[in-house]
Amino acid sequence: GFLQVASPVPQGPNKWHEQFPIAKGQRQSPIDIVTSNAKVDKALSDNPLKVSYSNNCCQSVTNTGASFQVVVDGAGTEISGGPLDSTYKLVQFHAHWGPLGGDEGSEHTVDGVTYPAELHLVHWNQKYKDVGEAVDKPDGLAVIGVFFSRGKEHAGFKPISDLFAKVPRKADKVDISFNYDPACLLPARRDYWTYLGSLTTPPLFESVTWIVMKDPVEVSAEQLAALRNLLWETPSGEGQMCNNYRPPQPLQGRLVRST
Ligand SMILES: NS(=O)(=O)NCC1=CS(=O)(=O)c2ccccc21
Ligand SMILES: [Zn+2]
Repeated sequence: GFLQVASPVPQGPNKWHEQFPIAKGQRQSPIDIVTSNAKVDKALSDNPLKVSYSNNCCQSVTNTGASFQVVVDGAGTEISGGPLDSTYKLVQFHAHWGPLGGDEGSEHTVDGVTYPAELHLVHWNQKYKDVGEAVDKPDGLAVIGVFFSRGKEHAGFKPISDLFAKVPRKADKVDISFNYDPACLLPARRDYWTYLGSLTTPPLFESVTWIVMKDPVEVSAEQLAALRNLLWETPSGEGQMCNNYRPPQPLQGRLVRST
């Protein structure tokens, strides 16, 4: 048979369907949120999204080779209400971003507008025994997306963005020794759009109830630049991690609800 040369560099989003056919599925993420088509659903405000994070839940920051990831011990770190029919526990948060100084980088877009980065707070449904069981179930995950805009420094993000220089290579990991409450990364105004979608990275499971906050949070140009202290494999060897975002996917007739 032909020599199968394993490609050391992961293939980009437009090749994922070859190994993950669900990439062309009916509830893929991210999407472009067309605000005029979003439907205000009173039920979302009647049962407000409840975010109760503890401030000692963050254990470590690691370089996954595709993003930074803050690993969380979900004890006492739960969300419920809004579009969710049960309690979900925070397991990790990470982000996606673009090129240095650019304005693309978010995964979701709003009326075609991109942001320089997007934070994802990943939670799993407590009806399952662990995140591994939840990850491929239609109601398995809930991910809160927060847009980052370029502006003044985000004091709450600084303790995390200062750690990126300590985890330059894949599998590098540093412990978080200080108390940290991830809720500080949420915008003050808690309005959001919500729709049924998927993981935006392989294996692209269609298991995510997306909760995309309407308001961005401001981070400084230096904090966005700190994301590039993370390195990854590129076709020409090791380079700055950037453009680790999947572009918007077909809506396939899905409804986007709004608070
Ligand atoms: N951008 S995203 O948030 O859609 N991706 C998340 C993700 C990618 S994953 O397959 O590592 C995984 C395992 C368990 C829970 C979440 C994930
Ligand atoms: Zn993500």
